[in-house]
Amino acid sequence: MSTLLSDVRGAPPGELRKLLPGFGMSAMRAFAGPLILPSADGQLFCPDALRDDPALGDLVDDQLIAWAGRIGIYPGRLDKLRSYGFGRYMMLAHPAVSDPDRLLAATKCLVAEWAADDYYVDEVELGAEPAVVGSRLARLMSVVDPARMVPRYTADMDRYHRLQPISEAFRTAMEHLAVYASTTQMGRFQHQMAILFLAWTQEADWHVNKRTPPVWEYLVQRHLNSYLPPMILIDVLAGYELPAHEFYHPEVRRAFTTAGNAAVLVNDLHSGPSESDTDFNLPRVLALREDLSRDEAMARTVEIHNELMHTFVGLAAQLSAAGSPNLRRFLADTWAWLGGSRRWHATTGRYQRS
Ligand SMILES: CC(C)=CCC/C(C)=C(\C)COP(=O)(O)OP(=O)(O)O
Repeated sequence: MSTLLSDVRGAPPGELRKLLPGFGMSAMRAFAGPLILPSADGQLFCPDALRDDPALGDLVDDQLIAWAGRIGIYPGRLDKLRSYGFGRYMMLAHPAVSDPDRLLAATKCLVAEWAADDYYVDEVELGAEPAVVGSRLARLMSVVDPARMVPRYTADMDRYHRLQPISEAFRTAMEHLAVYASTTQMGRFQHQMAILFLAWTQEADWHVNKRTPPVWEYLVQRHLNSYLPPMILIDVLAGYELPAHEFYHPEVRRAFTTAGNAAVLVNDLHSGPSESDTDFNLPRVLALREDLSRDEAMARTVEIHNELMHTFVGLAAQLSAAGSPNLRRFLADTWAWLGGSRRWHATTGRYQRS
């Protein structure tokens, strides 16, 4: 805790001061102070949703299911997809956005990612095969960042993608996203997909080679396979743009990736109990690699999550105090996203054990 406090109370790095001229230290301390409260023992340090509008979530989910049916993802499982409430997820995570079409664009991207995770990476009964994950994802990447080649082979490639509902999901989701995202914001999305796909090939290696990674390596994978893919749409959906020099500033990236990593541990806490014994999640890796009981591993996961969240809050306080109005807004929207995500995990049909 003392390191966290000194992180927050210390001066922003000189670099940051140059980038983000603005408030003085006293304003920063006033902002940061009340936020740095330890959470009660064993409890998740995470906000709750700032808004819950079930009718808006339902509307987005209706349109999502119509789209999924048209392109053929989750065949025969649209009822299940509906019960996951991914449209509701985006409604909760973007509380300042009431336009269903913007929420739908983000939901399509989220579901394209989740379909790739379920059908290519995780669910053997749905056709996932660790030995071919790398090839499948590399082919999928040629939709995300369109591969260029000579026309006769382009025709072969297009024929392949037309038969792959997940390719079609990415193509149409990105087309929809492009209505609202700038070129730079689309570039961010492509970059984040490459990172995500890389992480999934790492996970496939663990399956193929029947290897449980050490905790640090699992956390590296969860850093690449974090909640950043949907979170990078925060400003897109809200109708502003955090410029690249702020978005990619190392301190901003540090805060944002820390938030994404904390958020994905909430996923591990909720999804672990419904995952198969061969799936990887932090409680399971901790139990196996550090010889902890299930309860101890869950408690350790909460601790790690909370440490990440305190780090995020400290960094966000520094950046908000010194930063541009857009950066402040982005960090506040990130906090709101985390709360919406937490509420979704606690209520989605995806993680309710039948
Ligand atoms: C699928 C997606 C939105 C990508 C970003 C975050 C991510 C990879 C997940 C939340 C999926 O993780 P996981 O495979 O553990 O999720 P499930 O437990 O299978 O729902």
